[in-house]
Amino acid sequence: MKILFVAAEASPIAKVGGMGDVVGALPKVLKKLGHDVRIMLPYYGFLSEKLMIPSESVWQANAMGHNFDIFETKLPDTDIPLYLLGHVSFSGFNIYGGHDEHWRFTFFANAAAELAWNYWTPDIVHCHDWHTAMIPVWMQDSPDIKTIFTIHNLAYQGPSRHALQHMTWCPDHMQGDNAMAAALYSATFVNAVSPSYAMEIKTPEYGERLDPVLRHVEDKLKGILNGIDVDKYNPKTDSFIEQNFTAKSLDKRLVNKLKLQEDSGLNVDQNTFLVGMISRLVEQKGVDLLLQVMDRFLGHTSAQLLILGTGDHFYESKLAEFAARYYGRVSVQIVHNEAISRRIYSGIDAFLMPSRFEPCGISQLLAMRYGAIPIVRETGGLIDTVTFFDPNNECGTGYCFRQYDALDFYTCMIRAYEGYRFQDKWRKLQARAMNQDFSWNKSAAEYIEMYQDAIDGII
Ligand SMILES: Nc1ncnc2c1ncn2[C@@H]1O[C@H](COP(=O)(O)OP(=O)(O)O[C@H]2O[C@H](CO)[C@@H](O)[C@H](O)[C@H]2O)[C@@H](O)[C@H]1O
Repeated sequence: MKILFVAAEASPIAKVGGMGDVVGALPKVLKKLGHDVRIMLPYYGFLSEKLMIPSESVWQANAMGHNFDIFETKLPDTDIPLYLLGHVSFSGFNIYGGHDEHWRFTFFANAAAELAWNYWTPDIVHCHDWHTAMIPVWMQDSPDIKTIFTIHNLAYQGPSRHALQHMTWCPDHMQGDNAMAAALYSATFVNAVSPSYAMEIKTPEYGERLDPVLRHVEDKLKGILNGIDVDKYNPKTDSFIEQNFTAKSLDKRLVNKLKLQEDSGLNVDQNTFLVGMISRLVEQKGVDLLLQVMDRFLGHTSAQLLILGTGDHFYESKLAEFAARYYGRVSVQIVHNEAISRRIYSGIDAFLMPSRFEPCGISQLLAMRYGAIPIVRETGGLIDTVTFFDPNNECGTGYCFRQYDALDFYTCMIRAYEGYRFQDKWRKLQARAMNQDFSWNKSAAEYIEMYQDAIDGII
């Protein structure tokens, strides 16, 4: 099969969050299985520092009245062709934001459609989030090209229909009030990144006002769980971390904890329960719940908290205040840094993810892979990936709470804090979490089946 991935992010060259992980990992697995997979991204201003990109473009065309260039290179350490859309609107150093964001990505989607029609024609265009949402609308006029629209973040829906009509060409058959809604109607298949979230988004509570549309298209709506790149994220071989280890040599992991405490300005103490969070600091991730319980948790325990994230200024500054107040016990790093994130996963005891909603979540998978026990709210993909730890029957992989409520979260954190005192059981819990299979193998097979059904017209 010929598959074109179109997205705003792809790890390791352009990543803000989990969508980058998916677009950087899934194509590699599909390629190994024999498919011709290619990726298209905008040519961001920062990419020339991260990649070898030929100065000559391979193709030029026009979309929305603007000329653009296509540069071709490879996704690092792979054989996967990477097409970069060269246009001045993407020459900045940020992936998202800016006054022209809607225009910029609508232009990107338009250019991707031109590429699929006139330069490299795939069987499937696999579109990710609102930035690519108009592609399925336009591809309805090309019955030989099928489209998959993957929802990573339903909250951001792109430009309204009215704005789209001013910016670009909206065919008469276009349905929906904005770009995301239009993609849900037009794509051959739509998928959410976990089975539980695929169910939840059909309800008003989680549907971000698109639940009526999602119920309308439910026959073609699937839930396919994200995986992680288990070669890249492997505590046995990861060169970013201080000490490599496996589920069988968990003793060695302590070196990472002590080094992490030292590097983060925390009191160095192997017995202290060290809890971490690595996240975009936005409402989705439950940062407000954390802010509500921090004083109580730090007051009633001897635990330490380590937070790595960027996002809303309000959350950043509130967390920084805590770091100043609890010097030596709370460390907050407001940066986006892959190397630091891996050192944190490999050294913390437990990982916080009290999300308000969670389409799948990659972070809790990485945490488990590196032996950090997840403390999660039972929502979306967190339900599908973290199982309730039962110390009596020695099963389960993490600590879970259901209600989006500070007291429930606090109680769950205390349960983990108490659980940590029983080191034998904790070690077994860590080994169980590390031994879960979070590779892409199973989910890649599900994607291939969906692509094939799209081609065969089976819904
Ligand atoms: N400051 C920082 N420095 C370094 N790394 C950082 C970082 N902040 C976050 N990260 C990394 O970014 C990724 C976050 O991925 P998640 O899937 O957990 O959430 P996100 O909401 O971004 O993704 C959305 O898309 C994905 C993919 O489908 C869904 O899993 C998820 O539920 C959905 O919300 C992880 O790899 C994490 O380590």
